[in-house]
Amino acid sequence: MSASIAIQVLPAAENDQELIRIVDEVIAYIASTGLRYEVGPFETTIEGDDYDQLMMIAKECQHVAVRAGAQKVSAYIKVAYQPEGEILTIDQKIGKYQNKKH
Ligand SMILES: Cc1ncc(C[n+]2csc(CCO)c2C)c(N)n1
Repeated sequence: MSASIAIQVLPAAENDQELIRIVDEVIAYIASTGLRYEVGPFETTIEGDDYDQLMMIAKECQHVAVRAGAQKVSAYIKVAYQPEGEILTIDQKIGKYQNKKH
């Protein structure tokens, strides 16, 4: 695995219900890419071996949010990229914490 990105899409929305609907559409788009992803309360992390594909997905997320009805959208994007070698994967980073809740 050579790259991962975390993307937090922040669409302008009238209310929480509208925000959830728009973010759900963005997450459905991310799911449709077939790449491994993990949804969190602030952002979704996606990993893959094609850095350019990941950046295109990050770009497309804004279009999806606007098509879903957002008049404007902001986003925070984080990148881990290691062209030679292996980044730490989602599972390596958080697998041990999953299903552990207070
Ligand atoms: C790309 C992306 N993934 C997750 C969130 C965080 N988030 C905000 S509202 C919500 C509920 C959706 O049903 C979630 C998970 C985000 N902002 N952008």
